[in-house]
Amino acid sequence: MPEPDPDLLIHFTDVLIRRSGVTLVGPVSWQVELDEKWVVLGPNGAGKTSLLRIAAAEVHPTSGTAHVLGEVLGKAEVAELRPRIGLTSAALASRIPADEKVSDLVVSAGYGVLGRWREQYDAVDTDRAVDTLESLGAEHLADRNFGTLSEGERKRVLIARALMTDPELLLLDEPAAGLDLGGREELVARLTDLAQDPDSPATVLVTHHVEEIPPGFTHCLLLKEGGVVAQGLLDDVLTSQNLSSAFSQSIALTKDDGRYFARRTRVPGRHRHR
Ligand SMILES: Nc1ncnc2c1ncn2[C@@H]1O[C@H](COP(=O)(O)OP(=O)(O)OP(=O)(O)O)[C@@H](O)[C@H]1O
Repeated sequence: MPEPDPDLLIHFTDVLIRRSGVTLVGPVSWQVELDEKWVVLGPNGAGKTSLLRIAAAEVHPTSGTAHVLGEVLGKAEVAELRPRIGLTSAALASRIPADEKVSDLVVSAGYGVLGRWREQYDAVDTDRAVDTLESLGAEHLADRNFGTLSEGERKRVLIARALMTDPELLLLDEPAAGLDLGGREELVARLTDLAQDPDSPATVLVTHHVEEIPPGFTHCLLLKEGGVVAQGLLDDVLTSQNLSSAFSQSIALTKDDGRYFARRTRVPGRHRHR
């Protein structure tokens, strides 16, 4: 078994998940270092969420070795790892009661629970909750119930909650899913600020869309059908050729002002009026 390297927050060696005889993802070998911001990109069903769930210490690999924050999954106490990881996902969002007050939702993350469970929190915690909400442009939502927020507001509140514990690793599973153009752009702007903050944690963002990659992200892991198409520095991995391979179509990629844009190139002979 490989020795844990203290500079590697995620260190997967030939990690693979199999369910009912079917391989969902893997084998994947992947390393995330302290100051890196990764995008995990790929089509539906490529295995992105499965891989992220290992990084979140939610599932163990069927085979291979997964070190997360220097601990070997399967040996480490998962309960000790979780507070060191900030996670947002649709699964987590679905567990939040509609009448949960936003400020309680954020402050309770520091105690590893969902929702307010103490009558009193320390002033330092409530101040930090306000600060993290503010950093996501969501401080005005503190007294609202979670169920009354728009999708974009929910996403920002959930990221604030994930940051509340000052995590060493931030995992964002499709944070822009379901947002309209304005909501997406607002979120990308907030994530750009976060990525460019030298104190921000190592981050992994899962998405299907290159348009959602915030400037400042450094690396990309491109998946297809559970396997790795390419991984490494963002600009090296994000090429028309690699995207065409991952999405099984001819994709043209452009970059403008630090943002990526992708479209399918027209197949000659198609769309012609007879
Ligand atoms: N518990 C399970 N049992 C069987 N198959 C599963 C299970 N969980 C996921 N899968 C399958 O594994 C594959 C990878 O799923 P995963 O959710 O990791 O992909 P994804 O890249 O995140 O997809 P999407 O972009 O659609 O969210 C899919 O084909 C999915 O149907």
